[in-house]
Amino acid sequence: EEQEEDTLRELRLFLRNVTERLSQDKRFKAFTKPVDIEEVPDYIKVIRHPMDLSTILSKVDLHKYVTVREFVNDVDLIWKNALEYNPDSDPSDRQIRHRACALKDTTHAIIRDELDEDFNRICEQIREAR
Ligand SMILES: O=C(C1CCC1)N1C[C@@H]2C[C@H]3C[C@@H](O)[C@@H](O)[C@]2(C1)O3
Repeated sequence: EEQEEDTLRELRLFLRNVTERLSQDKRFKAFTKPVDIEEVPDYIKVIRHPMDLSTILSKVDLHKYVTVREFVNDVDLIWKNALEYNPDSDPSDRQIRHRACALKDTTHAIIRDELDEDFNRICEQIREAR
């Protein structure tokens, strides 16, 4: 009903704000766009579910998220893919993994600090009812 659409509109505003803050953070520049398959042809063979912050922002606008949990699952794909594809000891892989861990910790801290528990429960109940 209308109250549900009001809730989902507020969810989208929150998710856009979090996504934009992450995208503006210089540490996370490598996570802002899809990995270039021309530049890295074997990437899609290794990483079955690519994800990036621009794709997440598009999914917000396509109403793909009804809960913060679904959004966080996509952010988790970003950093888990980065850890998996860049496992080596060389400095460039280590820098990517450090930034991947920062993306994980920053996202979870924002959610912990800024997501209201009651609002989250209402979103989860909308998802269960659909
Ligand atoms: O995993 C990633 C991104 C970093 C976080 C997402 N890439 C795979 C390639 C390996 C490494 C060096 C470049 O070849 C560059 O193309 C990539 C992009 O970084």
